[in-house]
Amino acid sequence: MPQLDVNEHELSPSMTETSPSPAALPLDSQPLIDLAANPFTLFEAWMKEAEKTEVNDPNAMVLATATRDGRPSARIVLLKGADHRGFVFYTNTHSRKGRELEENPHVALLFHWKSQRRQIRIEGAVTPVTPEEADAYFASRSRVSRLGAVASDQSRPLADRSAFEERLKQVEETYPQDPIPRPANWSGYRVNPEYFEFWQERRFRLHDRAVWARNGNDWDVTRLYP
Ligand SMILES: Cc1cc2nc3c(=O)[nH]c(=O)nc-3n(C[C@H](O)[C@H](O)[C@H](O)COP(=O)(O)O)c2cc1C
Ligand SMILES: Cc1ncc(COP(=O)(O)O)c(C=O)c1O
Repeated sequence: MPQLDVNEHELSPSMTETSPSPAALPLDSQPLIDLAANPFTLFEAWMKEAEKTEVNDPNAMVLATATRDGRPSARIVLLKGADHRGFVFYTNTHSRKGRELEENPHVALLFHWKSQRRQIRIEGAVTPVTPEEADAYFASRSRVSRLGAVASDQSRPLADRSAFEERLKQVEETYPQDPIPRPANWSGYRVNPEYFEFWQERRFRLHDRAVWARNGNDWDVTRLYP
């Protein structure tokens, strides 16, 4: 497909006035998104590039959940596994997100990599990871993170920070040595994607967007207007 050659000199002053700063302009060197790509492979490729350039947490993603009646809420979680089965994160299942997922398994994920000027949107429903997977991931976390997961009633009101610190101390005394058992309410969810949208910034907001929407065992692939 031929690329649109946007020549600044052909644009009206009103368009160039609102154009991004020069620092934001190495933008049309990117090829257009390859619609023949497999969305999981493309995700992996973009993540690898983000890992090289993000200041921290390239695996941070917005997780949007909603109540049964569709009231949304969003927060960041870390992606801890990605393959053809889906996208995995770990959390306290009694947290606000956990309670919403219990009512409504449909979620949206959003990656935004400023350094790459890219975003990826993913939508689908969650299923719990297996207890074995959750055990293995829990065991890989640092000791204090594991103690914290036991001590924290995530998203519940905390009257006083010292109450949490006291609990943490008690948990530490209960488990002076490893292993620390994974709490029954700390586990992972796998988002099985029904929809991917890859977005690449281009100059003058003439971005490139490509969608993979699941259709049975296949994907319907389309470009979107920016
Ligand atoms: C960079 C970053 C990564 C985070 N990763 C996680 C995570 O993987 N799991 C988690 O439960 N909370 C994570 N949090 C905290 C959540 O954003 C949130 O505060 C917490 O899960 C409670 O959300 P909830 O009340 O909506 O359930 C992270 C926060 C940030 C800023
Ligand atoms: C409360 C909480 N749980 C889980 C995580 C996931 O990361 P990790 O397992 O690497 O601690 C984070 C990361 O910030 C977090 O804040």
